[in-house]
Amino acid sequence: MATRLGDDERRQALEHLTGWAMVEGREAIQRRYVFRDFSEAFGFMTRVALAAERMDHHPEWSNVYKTVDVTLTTHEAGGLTELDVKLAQTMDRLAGK
Ligand SMILES: C[C@H](O)[C@H](O)[C@H]1CNC2=NC(N)=NC(=O)C2=N1
Repeated sequence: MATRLGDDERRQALEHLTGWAMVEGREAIQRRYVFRDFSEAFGFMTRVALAAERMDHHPEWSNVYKTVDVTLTTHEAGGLTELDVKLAQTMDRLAGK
């Protein structure tokens, strides 16, 4: 199982993840992606779903039209781990952002 990041590791990881922020009152990170239209948003979600399944690490997310809201945390660890950082980086790459 992945181990929780320490305070310094978490701070450092966040510095490199532009667009991502800590969730209030919860050890999790969040980001909103806004695409051109629904098709772009859902295409992104489909690509992320395949990557997430390969990683065995899954986002909490919702979609309204062209907006995708994402929260990442590691449930088993009760906080943020390297897996959340990796998935965030993968999502940014797949979003082209
Ligand atoms: C059994 C399976 O490996 C676990 O339930 C995995 C699946 N995906 C997961 N995703 C996330 N975000 N956190 C987890 O702890 C987690 N655990």
